Amino acid sequence: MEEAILITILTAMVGAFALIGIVFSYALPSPSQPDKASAAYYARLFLFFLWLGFVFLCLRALEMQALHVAGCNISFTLAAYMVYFTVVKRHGNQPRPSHMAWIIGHLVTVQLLSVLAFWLATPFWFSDTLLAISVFIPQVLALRAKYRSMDRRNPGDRVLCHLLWVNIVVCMISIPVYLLDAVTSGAQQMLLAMNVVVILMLNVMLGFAASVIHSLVVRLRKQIYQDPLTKCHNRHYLQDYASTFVDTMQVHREKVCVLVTDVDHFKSINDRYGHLTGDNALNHFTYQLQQELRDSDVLIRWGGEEFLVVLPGCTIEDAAKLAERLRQRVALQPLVIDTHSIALTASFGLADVARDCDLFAAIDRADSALYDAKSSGRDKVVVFDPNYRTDKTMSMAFQ
Ligand SMILES: Nc1nc2c(ncn2[C@@H]2O[C@H](COP(=O)(O)OP(=O)(O)OP(=O)(O)O)[C@@H](O)[C@H]2O)c(=O)[nH]1
Repeated sequence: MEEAILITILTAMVGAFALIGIVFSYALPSPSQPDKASAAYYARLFLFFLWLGFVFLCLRALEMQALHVAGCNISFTLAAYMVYFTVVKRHGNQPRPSHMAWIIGHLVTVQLLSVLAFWLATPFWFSDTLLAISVFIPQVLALRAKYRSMDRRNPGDRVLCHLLWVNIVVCMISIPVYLLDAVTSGAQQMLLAMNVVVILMLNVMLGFAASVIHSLVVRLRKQIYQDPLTKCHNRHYLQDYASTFVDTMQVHREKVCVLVTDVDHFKSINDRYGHLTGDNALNHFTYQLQQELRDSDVLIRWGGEEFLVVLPGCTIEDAAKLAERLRQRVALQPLVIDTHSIALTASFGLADVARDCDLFAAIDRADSALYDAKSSGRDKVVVFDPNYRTDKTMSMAFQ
């Protein structure tokens, strides 16, 4: 009678834990790709089957052997396979058909052997060993799938991987405890089983959450700092990263230049060919810039059809040569759409981050040099000259 009460309390506690995990999984952000999104569904099934396996396990202490045998091994094995499916789906993959055939064969074999063991009245160690082998296989498969698809730079993925290892170790430690009869009373066995089940649930759910949340943070960070049209950086990137980076360059007395560029008469492209072609022209323009820039140069969409390039480790003379190459490249590479060839030109304003001005002041200077390039005919590079400059008209025309 006392054991029946204990079992009721423990199954209710494990059930509540599984339920919390299931509710928690609904709060996790769902990936847009349906295959990836279905990973959460398998994680929930894992919690359910683990709880079910625990209920069947407890029935052993109540001398309900037939039910215990019928459900215990198959539920735990199914739970372990749900971890495998969670990992596979998390990466947007499909289990191979050959794997599915193997999984079904495995489940049928486990069930047949369990029933056979009950029928032949084999001792408990036989079904416990069967359970150990049975849950070990899917967990190793899950770990293998994880190692194959994981992004090793993603800490969330690494956490999930480590926690899958912890699960294997916990199973490998706990099963010999049963086999060696280290815990003898039914109550001890149930408490041990509860601890193991709760650790497994926690590990999988925490690992899964870490992986999902980290992917989301990476996606958000990309969206925050990336211009959706041209895929180059946006103003947020400049404010949060580039300015600190330039400060560090200045501390190390490295030269930094800024180049502001703007497509000439862009409004007329929009008006003549439509906004979509205007968008294509912007992509074409950034592509041409990127072809000439180094990996260390930072290309930022400053707004509309205006772009900013931060050029670290570059003297004003080298930056002026680069700007001239960019200007020529843009002018020589028209945008071709169907049979139309749309000629593009751009104007460039250049300034260096000097001792007396920080990055934003330099951008201001480059911007006013750009204004000069525009007002003096466009398709030009103008370098801001701090020695002579008193107003906008005194910028030095590079050409
Ligand atoms: N297609 C498209 N157009 C944009 C985008 N952002 C800004 N524009 C357009 O860019 C045009 C900019 O026009 P203006 O500021 O007059 O400049 P402009 O015609 O290039 O003239 P100048 O700069 O003086 O040579 C406006 O018509 C904006 O609507 C965009 O993302 N896509």
